[in-house]
Amino acid sequence: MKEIQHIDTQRLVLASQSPRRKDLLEEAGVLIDIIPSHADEILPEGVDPAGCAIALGRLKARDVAESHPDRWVLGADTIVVVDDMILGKPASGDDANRMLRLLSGRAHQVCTGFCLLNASLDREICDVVVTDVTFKALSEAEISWYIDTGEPFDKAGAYGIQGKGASLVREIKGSYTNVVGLPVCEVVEHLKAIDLVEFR
Ligand SMILES: Cc1cn([C@H]2C[C@H](O)[C@@H](COP(=O)(O)OP(=O)(O)OP(=O)(O)O)O2)c(=O)[nH]c1=O
Repeated sequence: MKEIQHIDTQRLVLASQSPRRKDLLEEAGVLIDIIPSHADEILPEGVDPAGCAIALGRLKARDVAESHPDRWVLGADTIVVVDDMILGKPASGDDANRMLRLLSGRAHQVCTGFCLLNASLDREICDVVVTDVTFKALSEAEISWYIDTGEPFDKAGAYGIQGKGASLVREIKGSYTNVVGLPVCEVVEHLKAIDLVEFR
């Protein structure tokens, strides 16, 4: 059977508590150890949204690399951008309602910034992928129903395209896995470039 082979006997360290990132990498055949970052996610000032997503991904990777300097560490951050406004995770039901109203009936961008780093090799590779997502127009009843599912609360922009949130999405242009939390194609390309995995 054709599969991804790990050249290095070391597994990749995923600096994330996100079950989505774990599943996406494991489904792609990438072997990982999970060591979540506890760094405070503070948005840098004067940086565009794509740069913010990279900066937060780098922050998480660096935080975990401090205690695992000999490993390749992957940190990532997903944000939703509408009208140059960055939407992270909603703080409350009202906040989720505000975000979903903002997204209703129009297009927005989902940016996932990620950073692969190995401290002892002094190597750091950062990248960002942007996906355009268009929501259908949402009624107040649909927004309330969706908030009541509980899905919005641990997700940027207050929705999950991989769950019941799929029924809110009219169109997507670009990487689907990027919206779910990690652009698998681009991440695996970088893993190949650093000789951590290859296709055989
Ligand atoms: C837009 C969107 C986001 N998300 C999720 C992906 C991320 O887990 C989350 C954004 O929060 P992040 O801060 O990127 O990640 P996290 O806090 O879940 O995990 P960690 O910081 O430990 O890596 O939103 C979806 O699951 N589906 C979607 O459609």
